[in-house]
Amino acid sequence: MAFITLVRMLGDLVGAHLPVYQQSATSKFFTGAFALLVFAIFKYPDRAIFVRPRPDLKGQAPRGYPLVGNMLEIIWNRENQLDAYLETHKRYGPVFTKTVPIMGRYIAINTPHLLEHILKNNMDNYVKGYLFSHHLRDILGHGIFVSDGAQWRFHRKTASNVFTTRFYRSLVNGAFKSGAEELCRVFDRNIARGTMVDLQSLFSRLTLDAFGKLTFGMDFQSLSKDGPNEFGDAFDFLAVEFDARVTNPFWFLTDRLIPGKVRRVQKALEILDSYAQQAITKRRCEDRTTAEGPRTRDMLDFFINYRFEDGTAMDDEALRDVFKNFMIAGRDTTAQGLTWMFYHLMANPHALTNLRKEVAVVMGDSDEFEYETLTQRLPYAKAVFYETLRLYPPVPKNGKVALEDDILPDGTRIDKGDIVVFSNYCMARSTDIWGEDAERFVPERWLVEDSAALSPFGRFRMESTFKFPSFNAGPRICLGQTFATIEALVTTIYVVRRYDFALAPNHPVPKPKGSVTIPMMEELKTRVSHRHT
Ligand code: HEM
Repeated sequence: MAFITLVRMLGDLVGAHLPVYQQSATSKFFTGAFALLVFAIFKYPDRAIFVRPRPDLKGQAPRGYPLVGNMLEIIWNRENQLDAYLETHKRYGPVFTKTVPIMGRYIAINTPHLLEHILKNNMDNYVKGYLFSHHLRDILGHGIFVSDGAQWRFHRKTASNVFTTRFYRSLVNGAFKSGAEELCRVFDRNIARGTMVDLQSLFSRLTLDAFGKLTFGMDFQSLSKDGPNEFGDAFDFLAVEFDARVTNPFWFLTDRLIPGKVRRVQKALEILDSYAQQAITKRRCEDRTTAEGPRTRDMLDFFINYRFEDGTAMDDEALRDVFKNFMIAGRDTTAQGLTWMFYHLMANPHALTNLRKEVAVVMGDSDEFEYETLTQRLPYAKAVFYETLRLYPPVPKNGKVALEDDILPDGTRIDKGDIVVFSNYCMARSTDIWGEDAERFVPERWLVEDSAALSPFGRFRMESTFKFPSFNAGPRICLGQTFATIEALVTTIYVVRRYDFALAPNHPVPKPKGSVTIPMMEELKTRVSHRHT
């Protein structure tokens, strides 16, 4: 109302100078709107509408346009967003700013000590807030990824019950090894047929099957079945959709302009919900006792049995949110970590030779995996995985909303409502952070000499999580870091002992696709063959 009154007043003001025959209500309205537009263009010449100027950040801001700020360039570069982000970072330094209508001001901070401030020292001031709830509420509901405060603490505490050393010990020779065996059967079938495989798709199926089984008791059998994978495809579609929303502030309007788009999103959500509901309904009437005694409690058990202070339990809708949030967390991330790792092993044969050598020295011929061996005695194998996650972090960018004004340790001012973003993909390529060889794949950077170590490659030295935030850092650090690490190592060790891998002839250097995670733009077409030692 106030806006229309303002437009009318401006119309009256400008219209007073027009001849009487031009002074109809409509023409006054349009004249007023035009005057308002001209005024707004002068008021917001280089930034998004309603965003306050920041002359103090002048040298750290790529050129913005009147009213829309940097929105067009962000949408334009969506498919290539990580490299575009990197370019901006190289040109304007580790701290830069952009503005976007509706979302407001973004401030990028790609340095470890600033990240420590946001993710740990003053974390209560930096929340997921509307940045996540506005875009993702219909997809992720009130799950861990979109919650803050008490709701986040509840999810975190309940889920933490699952991730115990006992649980990991049961996985290494259980679900993870049987997943690797199933993968070998797929390789054998393709070798027999003389066909190549897409490792990206196979790893997505592998991690979906393992994660479904271990956390919600669902057996997707997506690896053993050829053909489309309804659940996985719906998931992949929504992951790209998340990202489109984060980069396009008008998604709720543009989605309605693309024929069938809203329906497609709805359909994908229905698929996810129906799988989640099946798992919940089955579990509610299931007896945990099996022929071998009580089944180990999984994540769904912990959430179903949780009682709030008033004695009530979670309803099915809340449980479906848990399912979707954990599926997002556990499936794509590890699958993409494995995909980029195998690409690097094929592109760097010396790394594969070293990995095989280490496995032979530490494990001999044994196919029995031990949790301690995987986490402590195979530093080279772990270094290959972590170096991959450094260069191609499965969550390559992230952001938080400032609840109150703040000053960062380098003196940068943050205003209430600003969105503070960081990209570990960019941090990994910063020579200030990682040295001259920052952009190269060098597993050795994670290793230190240790004469007491079993491995010929010494000992693994973990970096500060603020320098290497691939698993996030601070109190919201990834809950599945160990789970992902041992799943990746069991899979890799099991298959590289048995097979050789070669990229398809003329395979392009893979590029990341625009998504919330970091899938490859194209398939990872690979020829697999039996290894003759
Ligand atoms: C290589 C594999 C993985 C990587 C790189 C990774 C990375 C991350 C990152 C960057 C976050 C922070 C996301 C945010 O701020 O919204 C996160 C959170 C989380 N991850 Fe992972 N993740 C991986 C695998 C897993 C797996 C396998 C699980 C479950 C078994 C898992 C469970 C979670 C959960 C529950 C959170 C939310 C933590 C919280 O907000 O307190 N992740 N992960």
